[in-house]
Amino acid sequence: MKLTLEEIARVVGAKNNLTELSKENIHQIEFDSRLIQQGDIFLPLKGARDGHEFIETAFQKGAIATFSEHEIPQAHFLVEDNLKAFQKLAAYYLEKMKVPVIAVTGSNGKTTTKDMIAAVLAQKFRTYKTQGNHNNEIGLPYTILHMPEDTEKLVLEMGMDHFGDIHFLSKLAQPSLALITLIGEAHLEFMGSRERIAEGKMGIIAGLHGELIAPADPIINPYIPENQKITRFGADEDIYITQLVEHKDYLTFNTNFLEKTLTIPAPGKFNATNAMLAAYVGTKFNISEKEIKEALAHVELTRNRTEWKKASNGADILSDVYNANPTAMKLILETFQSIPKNKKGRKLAILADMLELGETSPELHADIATVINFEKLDRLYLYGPLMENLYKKVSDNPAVAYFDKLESLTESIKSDLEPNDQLLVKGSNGMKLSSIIETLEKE
Ligand SMILES: N#Cc1c(NC(=O)c2cc(S(=O)(=O)N3CCOCC3)c(Cl)cc2Cl)sc2c1CCN(Cc1ccc(O)cc1)C2
Repeated sequence: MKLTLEEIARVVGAKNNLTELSKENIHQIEFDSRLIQQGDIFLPLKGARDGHEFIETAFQKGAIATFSEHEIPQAHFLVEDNLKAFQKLAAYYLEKMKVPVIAVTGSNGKTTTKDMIAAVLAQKFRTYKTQGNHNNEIGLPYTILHMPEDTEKLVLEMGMDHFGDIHFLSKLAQPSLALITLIGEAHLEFMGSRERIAEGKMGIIAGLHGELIAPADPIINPYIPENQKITRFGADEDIYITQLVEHKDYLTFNTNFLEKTLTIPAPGKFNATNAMLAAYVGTKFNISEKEIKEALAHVELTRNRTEWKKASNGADILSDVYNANPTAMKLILETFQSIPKNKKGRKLAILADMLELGETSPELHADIATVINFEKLDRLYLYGPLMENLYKKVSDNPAVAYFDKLESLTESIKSDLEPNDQLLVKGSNGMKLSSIIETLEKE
């Protein structure tokens, strides 16, 4: 990436006197030490463990410097707060590279809409987009700092874990165009009320330099500034869908702003709306109807997003198949436990092995015990040889069961899950948990 050690030290205000700093460009900045390559900078973050514990490992893997909040023998940028320094560097880099940002937020569909917008823009521009669920205060700056040097358009997804997150991310990214896909159901976002969710998502205008594209939903109206350029979507609004025809695994639709019929390789009216938004963004960047149609017809959709799904018996399933690392597992478990239960419903969680965590893996699995709250969680299903380390710490609780086979786990959850329950499913892709979700979703 186009950043030198000397430049980084200056931008983040490193407090130590870094004498001989090379003016060579660094390779990348990583917070997961497993990803460190020769020439990288390590960013220790306070996740499930304090990242400072892994500085030595990072240098063994080729890191040439690290951020650090205290003096250490290795080459380091001494700063008050590693994450704040990282975020400041990302904002600087975005400004330096002068890459226009399209920002997307919303309760559902933001990942699909981000993917579709990127596919449309890629017809004309070198486009980079948020990978996986890197949409928060760590993931968004990570995305900015990982964009290829020749990027011409950057499509950033903005997630809201807590009220105010979107405002912060928008100030950091300074988008030239912003979209809100929809304002969801309060209880599944645990934001108190739909008004609160709307106010939080409207934080996206904090750093916005151009147009906002938002749903017709009047709940956002109190948060629209007088002079804000805004396009509303929905029936009889500024932009809308006409002639939607759903087929088994694709659909066609028209819009009030394009002549051609569009096709996307996925059913669901919500996907048509997401595609319409992407088509509209395409017209804002003078991409032809033909190119928009072509891009949407072959868009690759990110499967298995971290979103709520429904079991065939009506239970809510939160499947988070991203980032199988100790921090992500702790974060999603804390979030899941803090969401109010459905009326007359219970909270169940399936936690499976996190793979490739190195020699500290047994302790990292046992560590998850620190965030399990059996006053909130009614059932805990542990699956995989590494999760046996956690099982040994919590097995005296009758709510816990351990499984070493996917089949017996699937049978057990299938017979236990009740219509008003909420189920969390988290673990490495290699544990094939998606097969459990498919089983539960099947009629
Ligand atoms: N704690 C912790 C660890 C990791 N945490 C993270 O990568 C991490 C992930 C997340 S996240 O939740 O996955 N995420 C990041 C991107 O945006 C969306 C949210 C966050 Cl928010 C913060 C951190 Cl610090 S990665 C990792 C550990 C601890 C063990 N590490 C491997 C290792 C094992 C043994 C060694 O000797 C050295 C390294 C890998």
